[in-house]
Amino acid sequence: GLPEPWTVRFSKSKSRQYFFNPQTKQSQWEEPEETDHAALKKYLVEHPLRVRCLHLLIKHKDSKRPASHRADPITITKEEALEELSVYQRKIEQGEKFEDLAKFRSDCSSFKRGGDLGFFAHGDMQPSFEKAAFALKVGQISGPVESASGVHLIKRVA
Ligand SMILES: N=C(N)NCCC[C@H](NC(=O)[C@@H]1CCC/C1=C\[C@H](COP(=O)(O)O)NC(=O)[C@@H](N)Cc1ccccc1)C(N)=O
Repeated sequence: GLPEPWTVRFSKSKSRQYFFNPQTKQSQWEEPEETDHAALKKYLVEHPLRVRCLHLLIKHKDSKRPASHRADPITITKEEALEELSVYQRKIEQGEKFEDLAKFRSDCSSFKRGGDLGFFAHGDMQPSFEKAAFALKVGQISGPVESASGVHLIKRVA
């Protein structure tokens, strides 16, 4: 939808999209001339600039920071963490609320908000997490996603 070589990016400071021309290094708020508005809108649905997700993190003994707000020390193996995550995956498929399960079990500080990470853009999260999150449609839940933090279930909410 954009005339070459323009690209669309997200400004975190202004919390809005802007247009950048990598050749001229020019950036601007308004769409460049000859932008096909409808095509750009469609493109942005398929390639969101930021997404909002909930996640449920289960850490294991090889996690980069094997500690969390949860009392018991983290001694389970990655295989055991994946096994436990599949139990939560089944509970979600059986209709239990993602937020409730994240509050109960997640090893991430976002557990307080039902696993809500808020909006994030490309580059904010670890690559494996970002890849999985941006591949989800709104409302969709991922399979098990591994990162240096542990193993995650991700639900895209916006
Ligand atoms: N909104 C952002 N930009 N926040 C920075 C995210 C940093 C990013 N984090 C991750 O990629 C993983 C995936 C999701 C959570 C997460 C890891 C850890 C748990 O793992 P650990 O670091 O103990 O190994 N939780 C966090 O970071 C939390 N502050 C996420 C969060 C919590 C409450 C509100 C917003 C975000 C990274 N580059 O490490």
